[in-house]
Amino acid sequence: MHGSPLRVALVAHDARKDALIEWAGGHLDALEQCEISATGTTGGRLKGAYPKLNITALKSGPLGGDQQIGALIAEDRMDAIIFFIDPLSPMPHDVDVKALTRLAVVYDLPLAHSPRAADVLMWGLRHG
Ligand SMILES: O=C(CO)COP(=O)(O)O
Repeated sequence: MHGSPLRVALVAHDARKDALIEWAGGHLDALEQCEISATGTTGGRLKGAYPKLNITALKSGPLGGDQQIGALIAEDRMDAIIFFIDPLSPMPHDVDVKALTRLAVVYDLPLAHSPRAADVLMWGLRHG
């Protein structure tokens, strides 16, 4: 871990929000050390469940929240993305989701789309 707090984005599609809340509950020690940015509804759920986390809730994903996180990536203000996508439903804002994940790859940020991948990501961030 480097000196300043890790900047982590937490995002989940509706069908995966419960999974993200559960996952976060298993990583509170690490997440309490992070500056978290989240899309609107995801951020509201996380704040309700874990009031001690430092969460900035942006706009809801379909209303531009994914693009706001993309902008943070482009400005080198993000260290990792945990984005539990719903792989079984079409999304009206699929292009925004794609743009966000594309930028994560462009900037070579760690990106996890599922709980076990997120476990590995957090372990890697904490242990360098
Ligand atoms: O749609 C999302 C990501 O694409 C998530 O947005 P919400 O957290 O506002 O539901």
